[in-house]
Amino acid sequence: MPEQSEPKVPAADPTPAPEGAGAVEPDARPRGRFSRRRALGAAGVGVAGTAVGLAGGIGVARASVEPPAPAGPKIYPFYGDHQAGITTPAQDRLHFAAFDVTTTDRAELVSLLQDWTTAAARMTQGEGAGEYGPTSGPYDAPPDDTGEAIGLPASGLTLTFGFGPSLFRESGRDRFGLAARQPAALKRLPLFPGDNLDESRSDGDLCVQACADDPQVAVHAIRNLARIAFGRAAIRWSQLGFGRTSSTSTSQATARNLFGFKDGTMNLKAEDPAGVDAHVWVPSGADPRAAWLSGGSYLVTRRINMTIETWDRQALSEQERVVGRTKAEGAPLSGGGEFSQPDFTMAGRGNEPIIATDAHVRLAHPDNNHGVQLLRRGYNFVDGSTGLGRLDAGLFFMAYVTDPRTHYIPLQTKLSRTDGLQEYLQHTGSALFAVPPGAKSGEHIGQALFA
Ligand SMILES: C=CC1=C(C)c2cc3[nH]c(cc4nc(cc5[nH]c(cc1n2)c(C)c5CCC(=O)O)C(CCC(=O)O)=C4C)c(C)c3C=C
Ligand SMILES: [Fe+2]
Repeated sequence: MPEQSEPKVPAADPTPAPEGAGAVEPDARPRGRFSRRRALGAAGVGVAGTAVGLAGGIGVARASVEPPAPAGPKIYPFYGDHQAGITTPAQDRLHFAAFDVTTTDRAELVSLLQDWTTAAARMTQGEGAGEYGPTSGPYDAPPDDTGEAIGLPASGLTLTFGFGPSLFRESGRDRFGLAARQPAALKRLPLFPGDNLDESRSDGDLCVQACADDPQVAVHAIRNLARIAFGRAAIRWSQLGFGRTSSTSTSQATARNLFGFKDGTMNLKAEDPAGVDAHVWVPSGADPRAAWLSGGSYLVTRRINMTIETWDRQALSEQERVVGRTKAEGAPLSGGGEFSQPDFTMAGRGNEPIIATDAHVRLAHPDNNHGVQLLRRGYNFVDGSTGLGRLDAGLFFMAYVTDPRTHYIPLQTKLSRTDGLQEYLQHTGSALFAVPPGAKSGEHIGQALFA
């Protein structure tokens, strides 16, 4: 069955009614359970109603643009053949976190994955991270949910988990008895020409991608998973993102990156299952050491700083030349509309190719890369500004691929050497993760790896 991408309307809240305090000691009394869904029973309708109203209000000005996704009660199933958050229509917000595993005990690592699975299954359905919720449970213990999502709907939250190469082997050491099951393709990404990587923004043993239409919901999810991990894993680095730079469904309008260009036009889309099968999922039998990964994928993350101030001083003609598309519509410079195929043979003034030989879309197009396609799922980021008054901003590039050795590494090698866009970019973070298939109810994420 393909990954479930159809959102569903929340079911009636099955949480039992609040328990009475009775004669229990004040410090130990189980307090009334607080359910995010129940809070929404009254408030959720209002939230959704407001969002629709807002979208309608600005509809005239944004006539040709998809209105912002309402942060309504959109819920994606957590369990399934593939993890949610890959072909799921890209939500508007991201909080991505990479973790270092701090325990040396394999059983504790497994228990962490069990606990994360339980909490993720709850939070993606609009429930609190734990069974009591933020304002219930023993009064003398920390709450099992941090509380900042009280009253907020699920907002299309998806949580997608991955394993980095260092989980399997670190400095040659088999940390958790997993080395024999490390996929051959799961190695640290090589250093590409022009990379200026910050180690403290790169790699990691585990990763969690939280995507939602409300930033507070995404941040709440990562915060609670980090809290649950205490003593077993700790955040190594994390990245916030906004304004998805890729559409992953034909139902979505193409968003813009911080260079002001439509980004994601030619992305792989969920409505192309043959393309997704060929380029995203790891087929069974792909790697005899890593049967546990079939139905999963590989996730490449690259924090790419964009020199916004330099870009903003370039003529429109130069900006379009470097990308190979028009800024207004996102159409190839060879003509047609946004979704027209570029004609790389068409000559322009002085018999020069109309789409320059170093234009980004020429170099990245599948026809010029042995048919290779990526499922891009990146986000814009602005992490404040530098001491020189420049924006610390760019694109947090994420791509899901069937094999990084055939799908990302050769393409990035080529782009880093010849892409005209490269002059305006600096890659500052890099990581690769193996993303296991989805869990079935009763299983934990990555269970087959530990079987
Ligand atoms: C290694 C892969 C890629 C990196 C890194 C990358 C960075 C990057 N891209 C843009 C802006 C655009 N990219 C566009 C298309 C496009 N980009 C890649 C790959 C990488 N981009 C591919 C495979 C494609 C599709 C090519 C095609 O099939 O024609 C576009 C055009 C619109 C679109 O199709 O998405 C833009 C614009 C930036 C700003 C950037 C780094 C910050
Ligand atoms: Fe690109």
